Amino acid sequence: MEPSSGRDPCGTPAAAAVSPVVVVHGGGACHIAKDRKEMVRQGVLRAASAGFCALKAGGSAVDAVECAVSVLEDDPEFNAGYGSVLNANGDVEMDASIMSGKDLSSGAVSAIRCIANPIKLARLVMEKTPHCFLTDRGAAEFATAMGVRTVTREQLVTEKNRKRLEKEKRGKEGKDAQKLESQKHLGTVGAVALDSKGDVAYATSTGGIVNKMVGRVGDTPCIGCGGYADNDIGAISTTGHGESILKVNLARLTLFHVEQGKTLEEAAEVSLNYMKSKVKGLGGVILVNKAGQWAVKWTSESMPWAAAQAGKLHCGIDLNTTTVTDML
Ligand SMILES: NC(=O)C[C@H](N)C(=O)O
Repeated sequence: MEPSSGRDPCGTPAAAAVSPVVVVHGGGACHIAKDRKEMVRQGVLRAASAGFCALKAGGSAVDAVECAVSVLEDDPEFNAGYGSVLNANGDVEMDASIMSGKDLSSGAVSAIRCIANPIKLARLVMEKTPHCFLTDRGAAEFATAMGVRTVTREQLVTEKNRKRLEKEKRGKEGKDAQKLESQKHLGTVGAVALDSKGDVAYATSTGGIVNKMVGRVGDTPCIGCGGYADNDIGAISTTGHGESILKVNLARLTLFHVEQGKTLEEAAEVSLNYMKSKVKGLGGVILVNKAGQWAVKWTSESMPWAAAQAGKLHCGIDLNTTTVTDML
């Protein structure tokens, strides 16, 4: 019963009581090879479960999204943290952002190197500085001052991503150039959550796009593009072609449609279609609101996602592949 445009269901609790929920995505992507599918599926399920455990342990929505995204950053299957794709120089440069819907406090970092969990640094920017966004050297100095765990460059540069970069560089001149263009936007990760107090939050983290220029900043760390959270409307995390997402402010645009009375799913559909028709950009979104409703939607070929709510784990990758299992 899934419509053709790439969506999956909304959880709609009958009672007015808050039903805490965590929804995660593992990035809008082109076709995911069969041998990777199960690992990707397990990855998003693990992240949604970890985020939900954080809520059950009394954590806030911010704790839950940070926890879920950290799990995905640690998983080399996804383009964030340890699985980050490489820039044109063969280095990893990462972007991340986080936001609390309670008071709109936000933290973001870009062009981050040698840190395994950029989302933790983004949270520190939110909570320990008077600013919203630190980049490059300043962000690195702040990380050191905060005692954030660093890793070597080699630990983040995986063989798989080295090959991916080589292929991309070769393909640029070849006939596969167009196909490879759509394959660049892999696996960014994100989470949205609602906690028992009725607060919402989002977190998004990425290695960006393969063969990007050194210093390229995408949508992910930009509040309103890579995500947004406002208790009065909801929380959203986005994925897809960063330049397109930036041009249409995809996260805030989607929430604007919610403010105007659309359901989460309608709003997601309208804004993703707008991005597609206006700038030919593909992507995906996950959303949650304070009523505990949630939605996932994408215009890319696939988008691994999982949601944890009321003892159930929902999960999907492609259209018509949703599974629902009991949470252990
Ligand atoms: N896969 C992605 O979502 C890529 C990310 N939005 C970027 O362009 O940096």
